[in-house]
Amino acid sequence: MEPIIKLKNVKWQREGKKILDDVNWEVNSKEHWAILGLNGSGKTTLLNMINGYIWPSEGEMEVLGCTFGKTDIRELRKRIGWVSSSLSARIQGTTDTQDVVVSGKFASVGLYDMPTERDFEKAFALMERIGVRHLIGRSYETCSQGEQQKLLIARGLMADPELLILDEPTNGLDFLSREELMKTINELARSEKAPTIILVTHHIEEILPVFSHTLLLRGGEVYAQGANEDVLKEESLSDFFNYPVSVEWQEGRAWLKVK
Ligand SMILES: Nc1ncnc2c1ncn2[C@@H]1O[C@H](COP(=O)(O)OP(=O)(O)OP(=O)(O)O)[C@@H](O)[C@H]1O
Repeated sequence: MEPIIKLKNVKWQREGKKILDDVNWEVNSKEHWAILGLNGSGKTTLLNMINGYIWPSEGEMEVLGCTFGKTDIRELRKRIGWVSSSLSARIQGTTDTQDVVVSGKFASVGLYDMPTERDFEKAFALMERIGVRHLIGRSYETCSQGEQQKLLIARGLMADPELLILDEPTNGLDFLSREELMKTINELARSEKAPTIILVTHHIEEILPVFSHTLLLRGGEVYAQGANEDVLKEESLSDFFNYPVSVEWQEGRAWLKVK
């Protein structure tokens, strides 16, 4: 079976600086991955590349069986759902929640196309699945940040993506809302027809067991990648952060403490 994402010796340079350097990474079907890295480590650059907004300066890249350079990127993008804070910032606050969700079908931020009744039925079903059906009829700006994130995930699922990218979805959430959102993501990831999910996070404890693999990025390079139990280790994480940390495992989740 072909990999969902495959990067071979990928480099990206700007102003003489290597932003991504020699990245080799493979995500296979039925795997959900977390990406972890400090600010400026290249996470957003990598996501922009997967979505075809930027191209490798060197190296080879394949996403959902499409080889970059031989594929229509706009068609590929329709198969990828992307939830990020920059998307949230572009949504007009007065938009009704169901319109936010339905707009995911057209990959547009506002609603410019005419959705059908079936589109709305699908949006309502997704809102139910993600636990925000009670928000139908409300405007986006009146929803809490946690609710807004869930709406964006429902929006991201509207076009039945094969790959769903969640870029720091818990940003700005209090710890209870964060746990609730993580639970929702966990259920989604475990469901039978789940897309492959890539979760970008700054918080190791957000890597729930359903995210079986982690990619550690540092300074644009892959520091480590693989199964969580191999990657999220005290010694390697202390070296990764260049700071002594201890790791405690609880119910399949690694919790980090500074030593
Ligand atoms: N278009 C560009 N031109 C020059 N430098 C860039 C460009 N895009 C990104 N960079 C630089 O590349 C590095 C990686 O940026 P990137 O946004 O990918 O990091 P990140 O891991 O997503 O960080 P954060 O956690 O803060 O979101 C940063 O030093 C950034 O300034």
